[in-house]
Amino acid sequence: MGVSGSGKSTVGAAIAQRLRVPFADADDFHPPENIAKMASGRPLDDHDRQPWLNTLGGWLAEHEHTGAVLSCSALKRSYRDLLHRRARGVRLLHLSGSPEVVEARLSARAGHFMPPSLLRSQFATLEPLAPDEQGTTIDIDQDIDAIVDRYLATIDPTSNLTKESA
Ligand SMILES: Nc1ncnc2c1ncn2[C@@H]1O[C@H](COP(=O)(O)OP(=O)(O)O)[C@@H](O)[C@H]1O
Ligand SMILES: O=C(O)[C@H](O)[C@@H](O)[C@H](O)[C@H](O)COP(=O)(O)O
Repeated sequence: MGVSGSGKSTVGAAIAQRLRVPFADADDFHPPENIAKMASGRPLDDHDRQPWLNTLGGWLAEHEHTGAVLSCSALKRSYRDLLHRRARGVRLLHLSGSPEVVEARLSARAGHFMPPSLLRSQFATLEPLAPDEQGTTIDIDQDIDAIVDRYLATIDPTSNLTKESA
C-alpha cells in the first residue's frame, strides 16, 4: 500500500519474485472509467474504488492457498478492511515517504496514466497503518533491494532470504 509513486509496483514485483509467488498490480484492475478519471486529473472517490476493491479482494482470496503479492494503493483503513474481509491472511506493507521524495520519483516516471498533480489528494486521503492492523511500514528513501530485504526479514526473520541467496 501507499500513495501513487511510492514504489508499490516496483517493490511488490521484487518481493513476489523473491518469494516465488504470483504478483498483481491493482492498476491493471481499474475499469476504464477510473483510468480516464485519474488521467484527466480527477481523484477517485469511495464510489469509484468500491467495485475495484471488491475485485481485488476476490483476487487475493483466490490466491490464499499459494500466497501472492498485490500492489494496491489501499489508502484508507476502510479499503484495507474490505480486502481483509475477503482474504483473512492479508499482511500489509506501507511504503511510506515524504511528498518531496515521492514527487521526485513521479516526475521522473514516464508513460503512466497517473498525473503527478494528483499526489496532493493521495496524501490527503492516505490513512497510515493503525496499531491494530497487521502490517509493516518501511521508509522508501532507500534502495529497492534494501526495502525488500527489510520486509522479508519482518515476515520470516529466520529465513536469511537475502538477495544473494534468493
Ligand atoms: N526505492 C526506490 N528508489 C528509487 N526509485 C524507486 C524506488 N522505488 C520505486 N522507484 C521508482 O519510482 C517510480 C515510482 O515507482 P512505482 O513502483 O511505479 O510506484 P507506484 O506503483 O507506487 O506508483 C518508478 O519510476 C520506480 O522505478
Ligand atoms: O486509489 C487510487 O486513487 C488509485 O488506485 C491510486 O492510488 C493509484 O495510485 C493509481 O492507480 C495510480 O497508480 P500508481 O499507484 O501505480 O501510480
